[in-house]
Amino acid sequence: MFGYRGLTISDDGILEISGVRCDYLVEKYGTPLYVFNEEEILNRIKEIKENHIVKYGGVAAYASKAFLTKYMCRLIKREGLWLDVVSGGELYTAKSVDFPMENIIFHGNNKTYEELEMAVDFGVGRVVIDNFDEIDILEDILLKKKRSIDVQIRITPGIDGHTHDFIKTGQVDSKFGFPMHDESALHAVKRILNSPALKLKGIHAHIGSQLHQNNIYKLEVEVLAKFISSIKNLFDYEIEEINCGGGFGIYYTEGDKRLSISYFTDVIHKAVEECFSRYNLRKPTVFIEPGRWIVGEAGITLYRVGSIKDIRGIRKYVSVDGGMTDNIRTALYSAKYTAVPANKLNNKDEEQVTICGKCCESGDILIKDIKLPKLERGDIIAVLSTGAYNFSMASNYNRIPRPAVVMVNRGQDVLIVKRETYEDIIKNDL
Ligand SMILES: Cc1ncc(COP(=O)(O)O)c(C=O)c1O
Ligand SMILES: N[C@@H](CCCC[NH3+])C(=O)O
Repeated sequence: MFGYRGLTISDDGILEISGVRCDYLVEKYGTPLYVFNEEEILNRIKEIKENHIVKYGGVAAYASKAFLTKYMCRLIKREGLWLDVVSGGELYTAKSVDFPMENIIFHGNNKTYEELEMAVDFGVGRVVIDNFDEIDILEDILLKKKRSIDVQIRITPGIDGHTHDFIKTGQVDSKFGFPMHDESALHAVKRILNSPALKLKGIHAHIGSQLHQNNIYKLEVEVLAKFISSIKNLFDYEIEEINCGGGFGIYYTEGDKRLSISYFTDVIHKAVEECFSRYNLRKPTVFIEPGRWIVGEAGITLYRVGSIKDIRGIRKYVSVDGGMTDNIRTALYSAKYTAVPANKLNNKDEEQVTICGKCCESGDILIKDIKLPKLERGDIIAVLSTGAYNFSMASNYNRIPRPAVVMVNRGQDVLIVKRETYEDIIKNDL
C-alpha cells in the first residue's frame, strides 16, 4: 500500500502490518498506539550494510534521537551498527542493555560536565566535539582520570539543506559545530592536536534532516576533504575518518520520493574517492548517522476516532484520541502525513476531512485536508510514516499519558513500551 513494504489489506478491509491485523492490535493494546514493523527496520539495516558497510567499508551509527527504547537498542546491538546518542538519557538507555560502548558516538552542542564524565566513565567510542568549552571540560575530566578519548570535530559546512528551517543544521548560522567562514575550526583542530587526552580521529558534518537531494552530500564531502587537506598542510596530521551525519529523506506523502540508501551512499563514496585523491589524501573511513531513514516508514500510529464536527461550508474536523502529544511534527514543522482508515479499507466513499487531536490547542492538527472514506466514532485511523521523531518527541501536555509501543514482525506482536498510566503522570509530583 502506497509502496510501504509490509502493509497489506485483509479480505475484510482491515490494515495488516507485517501480517498483524490492526483491529487485533487496538483490541489488545488500546489506542493511540505506536506500531513498528520490525521486518522493515531489519530490511533497511540490511540495505545499509550492503550499500555502505560491506561495499565501501563504512561505519553506520543509528541516530537514536529518531526512536530509542531498550528494545530498539538491543536490535541495533544485535545488528552490529553503532549508535549515535545526544544526551545522558540516550547514553544511559544504551548502557542499560550493555550496548558496546566503543560503538557509541556522543553528540550534543551543550554536553554537561556530568554527561561528559559519564561518557568517559562508560568509555564511549567517539565524542563529537562541538565547541571550545567542551574541549576544556572534556580535557579536564580526562586528565583527572588519567584517560584519553577518541574524538571527531563537528564543523558547520555552510551548506543549505533545502529542508524545513528548524531541521537545517549545515548553514553557517547554526548552533551546531565550528563555523568554517573563519579560523575557529582550525583553532579547534590545533587545540585538540596539542591535547594529551583528546585523540583526533575525524571530522563530522551534518547538513539537516529529511533531505531528498544526494548532490548535497557531494558538496559536504568536498568541504570535508578541503578542510582535511588544510589540516594536513598546516599540522602535518592526516585525519582517518569523516562523518557525513544523517538526514536521508523518506516517504511521507505523494510529494516525496522513496529513496534507497544507495542513492545517498553511492554519491558519498564516489565523492570521497574523487576529492580525497584530488587532495592527495588517504581515503578515510566514512561514517553515516541515519535515523529517520531506518525507522520512519516502519512506524504507524493507530488512533480511535471520537468526536466529528462538520462546520458546514468550512471544514469537517475528525478528532482522534491522540494528537500533538504523540506527534508534534505537524504543529512544529507543518509536516505532512498520509492516513488510512485501518478498519474499513474496502470503503471507497471519500470526503475531505481534517484530522485533529484532543489537546487544548488550535494547532493540534495531525493532517489538514485529507480525503478519507466517511468516518464514524470508533473507527481506527492509521497515520503512516510516524516511526521517526514521534515517540521520541512525545510529551505529556494536558497530562495525557504517552501511548504504548508495539513491535510486529511476520504475524507476531510484542509490547516494547507500556502505555503510561495516570499514576505515571503524577509519580514525580511532590
Ligand atoms: C548529528 C546528527 N546526526 C544524525 C542525525 C539524524 O538525522 P536523520 O534522522 O534525519 O537521519 C541528526 C539529526 O538531524 C543529527 O543532528
Ligand atoms: N526532529 C526533527 C529532526 C531533527 C533531527 C535532529 N537534528 C524532525 O522531526 O524532523
